[in-house]
Amino acid sequence: MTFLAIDVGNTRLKWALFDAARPGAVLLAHGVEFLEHIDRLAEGDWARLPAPTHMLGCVVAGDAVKRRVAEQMELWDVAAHWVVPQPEEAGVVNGYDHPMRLGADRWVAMIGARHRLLAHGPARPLVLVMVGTAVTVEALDASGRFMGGLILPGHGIMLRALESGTAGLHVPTGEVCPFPTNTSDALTSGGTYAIAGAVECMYQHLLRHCGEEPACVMTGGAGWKMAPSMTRPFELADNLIFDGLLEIAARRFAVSLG
Ligand SMILES: Nc1ncnc2c1ncn2[C@@H]1O[C@H](COP(=O)(O)OP(=O)(O)OP(=O)(O)O)[C@@H](O)[C@H]1O
Ligand SMILES: CC(C)(CO)[C@@H](O)C(=O)NCCC(=O)O
Ligand SMILES: [K+]
Repeated sequence: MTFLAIDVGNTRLKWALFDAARPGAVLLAHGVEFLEHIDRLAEGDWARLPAPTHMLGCVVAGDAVKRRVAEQMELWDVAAHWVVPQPEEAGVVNGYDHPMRLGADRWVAMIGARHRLLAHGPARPLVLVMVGTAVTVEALDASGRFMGGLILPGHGIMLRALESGTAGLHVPTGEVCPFPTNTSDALTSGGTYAIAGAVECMYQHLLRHCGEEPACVMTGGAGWKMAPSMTRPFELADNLIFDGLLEIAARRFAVSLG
C-alpha cells in the first residue's frame, strides 16, 4: 500500500509518497512544482513513481487547480480526495465562525501540530506558525480547540507591496538585524519582525486566555529563516501539512486498509 499526500499552496504544489496512510509512515519520494507547472507532473516526477493506492490532498486555490491535479493523476487508478475543513476532526475542534471557510492548509497543519504535541508530551495550548507565501498564526487551547488565528502577508508579499507602493524602494534582500542602517537590511528586518511581532501578540493572547505557557511550533518552507528572529523558542516541524494529511488519511482509509 502506498499513500500520496498533496499540498497545493498559494505558489507551489508539494507532494509526498508514503509507504502507508498512517502517522510515522516512511517517506518514499517527494517533490515540489510551481502551480503553473502542475501539468508536467504525469510526464515528469510522477512517471517514475509506484502507483499510489490512496491519495489525500489539501488545496487553498480553487477548483480549477484540483482538476489540473486530477488530470495528472489519471496516470494511476486512484481517486483524488481533498480535505474540507470540518467542525471537528482527528481531535481538533474548529472554532471558526464558518468552519468550512477556514483554509484547508491551516486546518490540516493544525491537526498535524496537535498530534505532534500529544506525541511529545501532555496536552498544552499551542501556537502554530506557518510561513509561506502568506503567514498564518493559529491558537489552540489545551483541549485541541482552534480558538482563532491571524493571516499576514508573507515576507515576499510585504517586500513586493513596498516596492510597488512607494516611489523609490527597489533594493536587494538584506540581513535581519536589530538596528538596520541601510535600506536592504531595513526592509528585510521590517518584514521579519512584523511576523515575529504578530506571533508574540498571539502567544500573549493565548497565554492570558489559558493561563498556561503555550507550546510553539513553526512550519512552512521559510520557517527556518524566521526561527532565529522569534521572540521565544519555536520548534521547527518539517511539514505539518503532510503530518496532518497522514492523521486524517489514517482515519479515513482505515476501513479499506483492513
Ligand atoms: N527571509 C525570509 N523570512 C521569512 N519569510 C521568507 C523569507 N524569505 C522568503 N520568505 C517567504 O517564504 C515563502 C516561501 O515559503 P514556502 O516555500 O513555504 O512557500 P510556497 O511553497 O511558495 O508557499 P505556498 O505553500 O503558499 O505555495 C516566500 O513566498 C516568502 O514569502
Ligand atoms: C490564508 C491562506 C491564504 C494561507 O495559505 C489560506 O489558508 C486561505 O486561503 N484561507 C482561506 C481564508 C481563511 O482561512 O480564513
Ligand atoms: K501552504
